Amino acid sequence: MAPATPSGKQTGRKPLMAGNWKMNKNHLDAILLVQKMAFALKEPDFEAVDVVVCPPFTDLRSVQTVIEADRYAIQYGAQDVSQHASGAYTGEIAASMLAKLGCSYAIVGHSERREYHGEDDALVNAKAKAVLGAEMNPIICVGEGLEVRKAGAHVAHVLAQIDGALEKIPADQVRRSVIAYEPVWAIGTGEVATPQDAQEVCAAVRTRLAELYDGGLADQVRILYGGSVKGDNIAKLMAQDDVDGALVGGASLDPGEFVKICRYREFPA
Ligand SMILES: O=C(CO)COP(=O)(O)O
Repeated sequence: MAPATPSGKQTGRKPLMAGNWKMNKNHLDAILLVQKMAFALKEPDFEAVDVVVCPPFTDLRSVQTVIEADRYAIQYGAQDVSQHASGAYTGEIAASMLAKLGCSYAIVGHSERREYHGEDDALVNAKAKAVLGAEMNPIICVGEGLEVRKAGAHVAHVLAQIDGALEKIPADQVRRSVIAYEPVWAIGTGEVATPQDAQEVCAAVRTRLAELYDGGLADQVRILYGGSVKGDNIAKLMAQDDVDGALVGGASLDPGEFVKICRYREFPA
C-alpha cells in the first residue's frame, strides 16, 4: 500500500515521478546527472515513489551502466519508440532494443512528437502496443492546446485521445500502462495548470478507463500530470485524488529540483 499524500489520500497506487530530459544532455552529461540524483535519493524515497528518467536514446547505455553498476533504484526509459519491430526503418529504434538496454518505460505520444512529427492517435496506439509487446510500460501522453482549452473542449479532446491511444489494447496491458496528462499550454511555459484543472482531467480519464475496462482496472492505472512541474508546486498537485505523479521536463535536468519533486511529501502542499 502506498503511503498517504499530504491530503491523506490513500489510493493504493504508488506515485511515479518521471523526468523527460527531452533533447538535453549528452551521454557524458547523463552520467553526472544520474549520479547526482542517485547520491541524493535514499531507500525511503524509492519506497515512497517510483523514480524514472527518460534521457535521449544516445544516453541510455551510459545511464544503464551507472544504474546497474551501483544498483540504484532509479528506473529509466526512452522518450519515443518505433511502432515497427525491426527492419528497413532508417533512424528508428525498436522497443525490443530498448528492453534489451534495461528500459522499463517508453514515452509515447508526447505533444512535441504529435506537433513536430505529425504523430496521431493511431500511431500513438501502435507505439504503445510495441512498448507493451516488449514487456515495457508505455507512458501515454495526452493533452489539449490552448485553443481547445479556451473553447472548453479539453475534457472531450483528452478522452478522444485516450480512446484512440488505447484502442484494442487488452486490460492486462492497460493495467501496466501509465497515462500522462500534459496540457500543451503548460509545457515549458512556467504556467502550471491549477491543481483543480489537473484533477478535473485526470479524474475524467479515470472515469473513462472505468467505462472501457472493468475489474477495478481504472483504480490501478497511474495518471500523471505534466507541464511546468517544480519542487514548489508538486505537493498541491499530488494532493489531488487522481494525480498519481508527474512527468517533468525542465526541472528534471536539475538534480536538486527533481529530488525535491520526488520528496514532495516533505514540503507543505
Ligand atoms: O513536456 C513535459 C514533460 O514531458 C513538461 O515539460 P516542462 O516540465 O518543462 O514544462
